[in-house]
Amino acid sequence: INAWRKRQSLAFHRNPLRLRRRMSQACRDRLVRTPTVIAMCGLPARGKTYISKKLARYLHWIGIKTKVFNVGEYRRDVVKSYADKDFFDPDNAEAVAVRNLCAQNALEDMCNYLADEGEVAIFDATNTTRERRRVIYDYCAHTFCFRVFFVESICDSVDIIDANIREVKLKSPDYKTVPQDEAASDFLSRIKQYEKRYETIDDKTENNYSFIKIFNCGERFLVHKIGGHIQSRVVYFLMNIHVLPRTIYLTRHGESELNQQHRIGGDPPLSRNGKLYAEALAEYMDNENIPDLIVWTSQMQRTIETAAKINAPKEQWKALNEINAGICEGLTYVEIAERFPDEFAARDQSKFYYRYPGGESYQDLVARLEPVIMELERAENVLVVCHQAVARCILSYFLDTDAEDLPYTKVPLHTIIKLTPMAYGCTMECIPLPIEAANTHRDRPKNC
Ligand SMILES: O=c1[nH]cnc2c1c(-c1ccc(Br)cc1)cn2-c1ccccc1
Ligand SMILES: O=P(O)(O)OC[C@H]1O[C@](O)(CO)[C@@H](O)[C@@H]1O
Repeated sequence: INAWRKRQSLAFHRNPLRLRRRMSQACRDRLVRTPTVIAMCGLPARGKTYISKKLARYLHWIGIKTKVFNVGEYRRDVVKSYADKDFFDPDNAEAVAVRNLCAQNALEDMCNYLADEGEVAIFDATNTTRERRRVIYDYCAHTFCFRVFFVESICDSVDIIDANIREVKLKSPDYKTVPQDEAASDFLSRIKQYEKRYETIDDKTENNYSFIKIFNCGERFLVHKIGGHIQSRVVYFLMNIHVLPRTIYLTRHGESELNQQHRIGGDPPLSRNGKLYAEALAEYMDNENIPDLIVWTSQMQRTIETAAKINAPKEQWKALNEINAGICEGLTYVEIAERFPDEFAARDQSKFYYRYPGGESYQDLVARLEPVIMELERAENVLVVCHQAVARCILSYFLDTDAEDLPYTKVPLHTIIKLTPMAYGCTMECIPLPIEAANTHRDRPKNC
């Protein structure tokens, strides 16, 4: 980075006018982690918004400030009521002007976000012409010196496009007062309007760009000139997701003997009630009759014991072990407050970032759980039997919870959480089983 800084300062002094014009204030101030613009490309109903939202949720979860800018939402702000597909006719000069204005507004808001605080911005638009992509590249890379990474989704599977239109497009505000079949045909003709002018990213004439072309929901990829750490994480993530319908079950272990004593940590066995929960859980999962279910546990005996009776293959993950409370392991919260009052107060001040002496923070937990989340994205039907802090982190990935609120999420014992990925997010159903258990939840104190 020092060599880069030296080169920048040399170039700056050698030809201040040229560089000064190019290197906006944002760039000068942010010499370390250059912000990245991820610009989506592709015809309507190719999953651009799906990718944008999912990618933003993943980057936000690993701690990267990310925001999606959807041009369709800007257009709906300007054009209050959507007329019909003619609005997207490339020969409709007035509509073209409105659409370009909306795209420009979104582009400016996006670059201001990155200039102020953001690390990654996702530009969710069709960007289906070479000219449009050049405008984006010149504005973001030359004026703001941000990295630009194009993500094009190419899909000619009628079934998937049809599923996309049914699941998300017909629910869009554009069609809220239109009968479904009329909306579907209007949308299909909207796609045809775009097809007239569609220019796929051309790795000959646009070979200076960094981009990834995704074919048919990730069946095939073409990756070109990855630039930087963020882009390689994005490519890795996109190569691990899928749209196959499946269910993820999440539960804590049954009540343990230390839970009964309100003590944290340790590697205790299940209490009598905890054993009853293990049996009830096995029965519940049998009744769910899930094809090819696999069960993941931590390497602590309370989760292994909880899963033992379930009729499915088991896998143990050290990464699923409970947060390490360091010097506070085995204590009650009352004892911690008595013996380590400063530590206890500090934890409540910033529970996500606070690290126990000799132990971990929630931020450490998210980092050690990233491979579990990546494997969960690849997997199909999984039951994860884990712990209170671990479950909060996993749940926050699916529900896009902020770091501030994550450590206070309620995840009671003896409760099965059923997560079903839907169009742009996932639904959550909580099923408490009727077996007594200690309450291990500590609310955020009033004054924090
Ligand atoms: O390539 C598509 N073409 C049409 N639709 C699509 C996709 C993808 C998609 C794209 C890339 C990757 Br890596 C994974 C999935 C998701 N979807 C989608 C389907 C239904 C509802 C919402 C989104
Ligand atoms: O972050 P919190 O609210 O202290 O919860 C995490 C604690 O929950 C437990 O899993 C059960 O009390 C402990 O082992 C762990 O330290």
